[in-house]
Amino acid sequence: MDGSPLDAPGNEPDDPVLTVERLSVAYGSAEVLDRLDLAVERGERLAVVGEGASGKTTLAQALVDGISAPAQVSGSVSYRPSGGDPVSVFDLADDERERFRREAVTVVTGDGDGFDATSTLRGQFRPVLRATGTDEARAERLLSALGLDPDRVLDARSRELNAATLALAALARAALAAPAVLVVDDCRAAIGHLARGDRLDRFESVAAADTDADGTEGVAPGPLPTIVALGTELPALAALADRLAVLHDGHVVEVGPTERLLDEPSHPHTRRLVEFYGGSP
Ligand SMILES: Nc1ncnc2c1ncn2[C@@H]1O[C@H](COP(=O)(O)OP(=O)(O)OP(=O)(O)O)[C@@H](O)[C@H]1O
Repeated sequence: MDGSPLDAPGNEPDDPVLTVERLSVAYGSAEVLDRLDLAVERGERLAVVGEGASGKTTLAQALVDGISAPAQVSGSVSYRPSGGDPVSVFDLADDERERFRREAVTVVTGDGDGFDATSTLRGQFRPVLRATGTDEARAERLLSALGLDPDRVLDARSRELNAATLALAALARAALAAPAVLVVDDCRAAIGHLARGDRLDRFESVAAADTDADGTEGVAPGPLPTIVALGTELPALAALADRLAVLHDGHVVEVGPTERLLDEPSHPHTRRLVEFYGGSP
């Protein structure tokens, strides 16, 4: 694999919330990420598009120091809270990591494993409501904003819901803690659903809205969450992203505003990808 340029064109945000520098990950002899650089602008919607097995999940896990398998990891991931000092994600102490994953950068995956099969989702939302000091009405507003029927979803067990609904419910549950960054990995069905109409706008504004003691919404709206969505399906990802990053051969080969990247892809792999999906929508 070739090394990637430190500053891929279009990868110079003004106010990065996450900065990945020279991230390399290998599982044994299999090198998956190779000196990958990526900066995520605060408040943006960034989609990382890559083929199967290109390392998207590995990257998502690295953003929260969550690579659990034996792997050789080098490079850095830095998180910068609004108005605060940067945090080196790989240096988080054990007792800081859980909170970081709940309140700073949260990964939601599409495989439904975030919910167990034995109890209703309402029961599985409760510990998060308690931990975050939020009420069920906020969970209902988040689910509604995502186009779901809150009672139907909360009263169901995971096996009674399809993959898209489960992934969206996981997204709503993750948003209860108002993390600065929501990383949505491999949620193909949910991404298609989110990309339609204004669902993502509505979800983001509810996620950012604060509530006062009697549950009135919108008293002190916080910043919109940053969204990083990783997947294979260019059209749906492009429909919701401000910027696209193309993951190939272990690193980001091209990154830039969605429209520019679709209209004038500069890397051969991006050109192939855009042509495969029939060009700019
Ligand atoms: N725990 C592990 N041990 C060994 N190899 C792994 C492990 N996790 C991932 N890999 C390998 O690393 C490569 C990248 O996997 P990863 O899941 O990060 O890619 P991906 O782009 O998310 O794939 P997909 O789109 O198919 O979900 C694959 O070849 C995979 O087999």
